[in-house]
Formats: sequence, C-alpha cells, structure tokens
Amino acid sequence: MSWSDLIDSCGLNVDTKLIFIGGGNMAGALIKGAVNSNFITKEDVVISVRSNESAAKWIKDGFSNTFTDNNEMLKKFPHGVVFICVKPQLFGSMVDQLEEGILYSSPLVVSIMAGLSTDTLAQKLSQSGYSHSIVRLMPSTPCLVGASATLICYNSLPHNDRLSLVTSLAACAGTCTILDEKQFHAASAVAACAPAYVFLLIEALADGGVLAGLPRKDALNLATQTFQGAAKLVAETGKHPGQLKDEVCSAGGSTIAGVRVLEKNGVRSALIEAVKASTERSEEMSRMK
Ligand SMILES: NC(=O)C1=CN([C@@H]2O[C@H](COP(=O)(O)OP(=O)(O)OC[C@H]3O[C@@H](n4cnc5c(N)ncnc54)[C@H](OP(=O)(O)O)[C@@H]3O)[C@@H](O)[C@H]2O)C=CC1
Ligand SMILES: O=C(O)[C@@H]1CCC=N1
Repeated sequence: MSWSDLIDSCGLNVDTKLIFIGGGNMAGALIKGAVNSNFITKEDVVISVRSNESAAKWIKDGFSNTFTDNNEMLKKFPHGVVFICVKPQLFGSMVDQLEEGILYSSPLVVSIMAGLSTDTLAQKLSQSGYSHSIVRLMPSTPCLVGASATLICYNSLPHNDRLSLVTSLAACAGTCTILDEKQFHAASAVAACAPAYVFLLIEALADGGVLAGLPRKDALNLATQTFQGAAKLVAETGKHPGQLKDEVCSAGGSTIAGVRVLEKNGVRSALIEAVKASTERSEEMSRMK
C-alpha cells in the first residue's frame, strides 16, 4: 500500500503530507528510501532544515516543499503527520520557537530522536497544542537501501489505525519491530547505533586485506560481500552463529589461527561493551531537559 492509499484508509484528508522537522543524514535516508521503494512520492513530503545550504540541496533533489522556518511550514501544512528529526539536544529549543498551538491539527507526531521518552515528548509538545499519541521510530541509515532494522514504540495506540502510517513507512525500509519503550535504549544500540560498528569492522577487515597485499578496492569489495554473505547465512539457515563459525574453522587450519587473534584481542568483549555504552548513553540522553 502506498502513503496515499493508507491516509485514505485512516480517514485522513487526501492531501495529508509527511512533514519532517530536520532533514539531515537520518531523515534523508528515510525519505529517499521510501521514495525509492515507491511508498511515497516527493510531493508527499514537506521538510524543514536550519540552513539555506541544506534547503537548497533538498530543492535541487526535487523536494519543492522545503522550508527554513518551522512556523511558516506548519501554517502552510497544518494537517500533516509530523516526524521530528532534529538532534535530541535541539528538541527543546526547536519546540520553544514554535507558535503556541501550531501542532493542534496534526493527526500524529512521530519522533526519531534517540533517548527522549514519549513522556518527555508529550509534555513538551503539549505547549504546541498536540495531545494525541506519540510514536517513536528508530530507523537506521540502511533505510536508504531498504535494509534497516527499524524499531517502533508508543505511549498509547494511535486511533483510527494511524500506527499503520508509521509501520508501513518502516516496513518499506526493511524490517519493523514494535516493542515496549523500556527496551528501546538497548534495542536502539543494537539496531540503530550498530551499523556504525559494522562499517568500522568492514573498513578494518579491508585494511587487513591491504596489509596482506590486496589492492584497496578489491579488499573493500571482498570485505563487504563477506559481511553480507555471513549475515545472510545466519538469517536464512537459522543456525547459531557459533555453529557457523565452527563450520569454517578447519582443525589446525588458517581460520582458527585468525579467530585466536580476535579472541586474544577481545573483539567479542569490545562489541558487548560497545552495546552497553550506547545503551547507557541513550539512557543518559533521556534525562536531558
Ligand atoms: N544518524 C543516524 O543513524 C540516526 C539518527 N537518529 C536520530 O535522528 C536525529 C537526526 O540525526 P541526524 O540526521 O544524524 O542529524 P543531522 O545533523 O544529520 O540532521 C539534523 C537536521 O536537523 C536540522 N535542524 C536543526 N535544527 C532545526 C530546527 N530548529 N528546525 C528544523 N530543522 C533543524 C538540520 O538542519 P541543517 O541541515 O540546516 O543543519 C539537519 O538537517 C537525531 O535525533 C538522532 O538521534 C535516529 C536513528 C539513527
Ligand atoms: O548516535 C546517535 O545518537 C544516533 C541514534 C542512533 C544512531 N545514531
């Protein structure tokens, strides 16, 4: 189903837009992924950014409804589903600059901001006249290629099947998992932060190939395909990754020699600690005012 079919089935006006406050890396991946998968068109999208430079880029990419003034945008499009995509640290000041009651007619507000809880969001957004459900969406940049493990939670179920607007957006960008907000910090670390860990691992694997004499381009292609292949094998066989690792390691062979070095250097522990640190930082951000 496309966005226009969905808004019709939710009883919303045919002109209901997706309004993005913030059009940076994450909103960009989400929007462009959804356009590429034909879930939305560029005309369905309205975006606000802070700088003229960013606005010019969006307009050049064919998103003509781009603004640098949130009040002007929300007055022109008062009935849109609003996605808040600014950095969490800027949320408070962004809302303080909105005119009182300006979100009164929005059918749904969705936050992609890390950390900030639905309670914090609901409390702050009430000054802008918003009093419906708050949905949190935690995508990752692989949205751009339809391969994000996106998370969703909410403080109360949006009425008239409006949650489907968000689950469908997530589903067109990969997988969509609805969970309890209590699990959101940990799940965000594994699903939304960890792509950065994996990019680092791919880069390091390629560096190893270069050290061993491969041309950089070949090393990077091989490392990328290796990660893709290994992830696909886990997903499609359902086998435990430990068993799949054992199936690669021949007795006295070359793989176990490399595995020994990974274990000696604490790669397992480093990943575990990284998830713990990202989870704790997200919890810390939730306490920001
Ligand atoms: N990056 C990621 O992988 C993920 C990020 N997130 C969340 O997404 C949010 C955005 O992150 P990310 O995209 O990486 O950050 P970016 O810095 O790339 O983007 C932030 C955007 O917000 C805009 N902006 C800043 N202030 C305002 C304002 N007052 N009104 C309108 N727009 C404004 C900026 O405009 P300008 O371009 O002009 O500076 C920019 O386009 C964060 O809350 C983050 O927690 C969630 C999941 C994954
Ligand atoms: O680093 C961050 O805070 C955001 C949230 C998840 C991914 N990037």
